[in-house]
Amino acid sequence: MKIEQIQLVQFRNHKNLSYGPAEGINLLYGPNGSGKTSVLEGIHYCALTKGFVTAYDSECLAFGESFFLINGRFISDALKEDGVKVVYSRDNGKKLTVNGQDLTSFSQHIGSIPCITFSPAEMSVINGSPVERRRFLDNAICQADCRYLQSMLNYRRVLLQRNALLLQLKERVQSIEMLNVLTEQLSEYAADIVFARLRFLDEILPGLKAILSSVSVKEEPRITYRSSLVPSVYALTKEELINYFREQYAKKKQDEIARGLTAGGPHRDDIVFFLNQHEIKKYASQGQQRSFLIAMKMALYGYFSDKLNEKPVCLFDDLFSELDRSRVEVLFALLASFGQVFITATEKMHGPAVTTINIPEAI
Ligand SMILES: Nc1ncnc2c1ncn2[C@@H]1O[C@H](COP(=O)(O)OP(=O)(O)OP(=O)(O)O)[C@@H](O)[C@H]1O
Repeated sequence: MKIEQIQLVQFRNHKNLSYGPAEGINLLYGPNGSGKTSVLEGIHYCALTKGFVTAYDSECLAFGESFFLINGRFISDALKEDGVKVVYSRDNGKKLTVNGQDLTSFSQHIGSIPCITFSPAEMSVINGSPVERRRFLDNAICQADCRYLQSMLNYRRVLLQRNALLLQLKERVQSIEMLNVLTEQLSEYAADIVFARLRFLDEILPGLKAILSSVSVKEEPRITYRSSLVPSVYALTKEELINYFREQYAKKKQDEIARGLTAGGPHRDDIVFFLNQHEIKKYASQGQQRSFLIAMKMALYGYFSDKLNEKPVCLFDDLFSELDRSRVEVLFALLASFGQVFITATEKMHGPAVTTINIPEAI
């Protein structure tokens, strides 16, 4: 995937920026607040219809303006051209147009422009709450597998229905039969999600090991999956997983009704990262944690390339801060073999296959 051109109009601090990125590594440099991250954010909107730094569309609307517009021209590895336009206004919400066609369901577009991000705020994947780690898993798998996105949407819908029903049962205003139907559906979607997450972790591990060893991390990485309901999810078939969920929900039925809430499931699960036998969140240094997350993000590159037959776009915000010089050099060398990579930095830096662009001058 290659971005030929990106235009940002009234998007954060950019009034009207047009930029034609180079192949390989694009190093966007400039002082703090010049708008480097905003360029990455704009590209991310074209790929995933939302930001990766800002939580709400309205936060990206330039102060005092009524709408923002992002225009992107992308060429896939199969030489298919995609024109993506995102327009947002407070009054009319967000509109996504791909190749001149308005898309009513944004989920249709997910995966068309595979994209990997890194930002210092994403360190919460390592040291934050389980919700951050689930978001990491789900964002990655959704881009590579549209069936996973559908399972997630189905699971969320049934979970909401089931929680509402459990509350009604608690207040004795509903019969139990409907609960059995929803439990059956929830067990199937839950098994789909957990199964896909386990496969994903399995598939990125070799890439993660290779990248960590090239940045001189000698310890062996490991990622374990902690299910909130099933004691051990490993080595189970999908059918066995469904059965486990059925059994667990049956066991906890009375408790669920008393609390008016589903007992657990993939929406409560977590993953744990280790170097050798030591949990990273508890024992690794800041630099080691950062290297681990960067390596995981870089391992996604191989994962997406294999699954989608398409080189993902990498949006790496402030990638090199806190890393020593030798790690920076190794990362530059590794990234030189990637497709299009965008890195922000406050200083101009040089490396193989690097094109530098000064963001204040580009405005
Ligand atoms: N909605 C908005 N309207 C106008 N300006 C905004 C908006 N949101 C953020 N900004 C400003 O845009 C500027 C650029 O932010 P951005 O995060 O892109 O900078 P940066 O170059 O990545 O900075 P740093 O090197 O500090 O990470 C900041 O000064 C920020 O305050």
